[in-house]
Amino acid sequence: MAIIEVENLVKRYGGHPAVNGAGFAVERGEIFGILGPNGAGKTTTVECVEGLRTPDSGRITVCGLDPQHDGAALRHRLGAQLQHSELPDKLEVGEAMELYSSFYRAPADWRELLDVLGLGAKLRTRFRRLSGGQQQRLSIALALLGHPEVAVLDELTTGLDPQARRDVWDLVERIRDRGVTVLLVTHFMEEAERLCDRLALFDAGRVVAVDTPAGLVSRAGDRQRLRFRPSAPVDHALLTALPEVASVERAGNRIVVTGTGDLLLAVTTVLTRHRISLAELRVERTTLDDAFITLTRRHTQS
Ligand SMILES: Nc1ncnc2c1ncn2[C@@H]1O[C@H](COP(=O)(O)OP(=O)(O)OP(=O)(O)O)[C@@H](O)[C@H]1O
Repeated sequence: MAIIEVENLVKRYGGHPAVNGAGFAVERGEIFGILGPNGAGKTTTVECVEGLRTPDSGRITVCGLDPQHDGAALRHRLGAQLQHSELPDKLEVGEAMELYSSFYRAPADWRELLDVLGLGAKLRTRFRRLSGGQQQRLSIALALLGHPEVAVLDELTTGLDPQARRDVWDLVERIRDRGVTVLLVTHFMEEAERLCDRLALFDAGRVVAVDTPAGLVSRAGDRQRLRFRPSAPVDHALLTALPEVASVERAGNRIVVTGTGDLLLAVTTVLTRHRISLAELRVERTTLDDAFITLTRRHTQS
């Protein structure tokens, strides 16, 4: 059975629907991503899942509980990452862990948690003196204090440098390996691709696709793009006649060919036959970035 179920969720602000019929189901033990353009309704949806907002209609269950009516019970099963602004600058790391531990009946051993998160040496450091990555790790530690079954992480690595971002990703994988289901709101394609088992792609308050990162890429059409500098002028008709080729364009002294199937073999074979070689050849495949744009645009147009 799914650990989080969202069906037909609608949430309006002043008559305007921020979420307009969204639905998805998260299986126990997954890292499930919520991805979508700005204003697509991602944060509003997870705030409804956390019980922080009241939906106008629809049905949500988390660990079999209704976040609206079973809020007290849910607080012991779900851990939400705090936003930076919620922690006072002068609070020391140890004090923050002590304070938040007092909210739970049977909190985790916070010293051990800090060690695991690489913050063991920062007990007496004030929040504002921590680096961005350390602040982020502290907010994750606070989310895990109550031994949650589900951790909700929103904008996990915004503002972090590439190394700190990778460290936080490793951490999220370790959390999942301890059996915690992770619901992750993200803007970063690389993060979604690297971390998420499955993703719900949001657009304009709805879910336009739920799939693995690779599944989303293939739904968008597994296009390839070849870019090369030919050794002699190329008659475009030679290439457009190939069934693998969808389009041929010139970009300065280069040619850009898009298509499907065994595009590279088809193009090199026909050009070699005409004694044309390909220099500075680059092969690009559809990325999650492309899929994001194609799938959200397709939805907007339909
Ligand atoms: N408290 C609020 N009052 C009024 N409108 C709001 C409120 N919170 C969000 N909205 C609006 O609802 C829509 C969805 O916002 P939401 O923050 O859920 O989207 P998001 O997908 O998380 O966006 P982002 O990626 O920019 O964080 C937006 O148009 C936003 O302006």
